[in-house]
Amino acid sequence: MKEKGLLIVLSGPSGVGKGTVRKEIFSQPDTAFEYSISMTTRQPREGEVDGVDYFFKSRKEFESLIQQDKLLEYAEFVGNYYGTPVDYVKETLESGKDVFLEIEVQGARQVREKFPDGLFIFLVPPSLSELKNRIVTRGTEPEHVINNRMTVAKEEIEMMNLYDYVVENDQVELACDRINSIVVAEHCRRTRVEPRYIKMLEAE
Ligand SMILES: Nc1nc2c(ncn2[C@@H]2O[C@H](COP(=O)(O)OP(=O)(O)O)[C@@H](O)[C@H]2O)c(=O)[nH]1
Ligand SMILES: Nc1ncnc2c1ncn2[C@@H]1O[C@H](COP(=O)(O)OP(=O)(O)O)[C@@H](O)[C@H]1O
Repeated sequence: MKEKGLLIVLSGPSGVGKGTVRKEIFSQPDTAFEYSISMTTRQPREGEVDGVDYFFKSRKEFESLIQQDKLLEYAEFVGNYYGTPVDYVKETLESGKDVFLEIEVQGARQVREKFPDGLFIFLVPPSLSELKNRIVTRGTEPEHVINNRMTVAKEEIEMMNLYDYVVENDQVELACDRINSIVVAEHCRRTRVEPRYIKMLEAE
């Protein structure tokens, strides 16, 4: 019987670099896990594409998905809903592939209840001032939203002990290497063969 995939959850305060690190990991040819695209009621930022960055929904549509039990978890974060489509995650894990979620802490807690075997990683900034600097430099949010996100960030960082691993994002490449190493180690710990190795065997 095929082994189920590993559910990998990455959280961290707004502006720490989750999206940057995730995009870098998924641009590496060796990456064998699948990214679960979230649903959100937030307005798309410039350059964001529906179905690529998020599935952008109205509040009414999102609430209907909640009613229909279509979300593995969901949370309200600084005035908008965010949630993970349940079918995609379950089907992909069943097919033996690892799934990568990038979600905030309230959602991660719900996932932990449903998937206690998941791998939970928390990304931290080198300092709070550097966090603020990154979110300001990104330039995607007005000042009052940045201030709200900074308040939430402090609360989120206090939750990092609920995670299996805390990874510092000082440099993007180093943070990616750390995350990849943790995933490989987790596969070895569970005495599961790394997806990279299976791919190689299948290719021969
Ligand atoms: N609970 C939950 N949080 C999510 C989901 N998708 C994204 N988030 C989190 O929602 C927060 C806000 O996301 P976003 O508005 O894109 O801002 P950014 O992470 O600062 O770029 C971040 O912490 C995301 O990781 C999801 O499906 N569920
Ligand atoms: N290691 C890093 N060093 C310096 N800047 C970074 C680093 N990682 C990300 N950034 C920058 O910080 C800002 C926030 O990153 P982003 O990936 O959008 O964060 P998040 O998804 O956690 O909100 C972006 O402008 C990004 O280019």
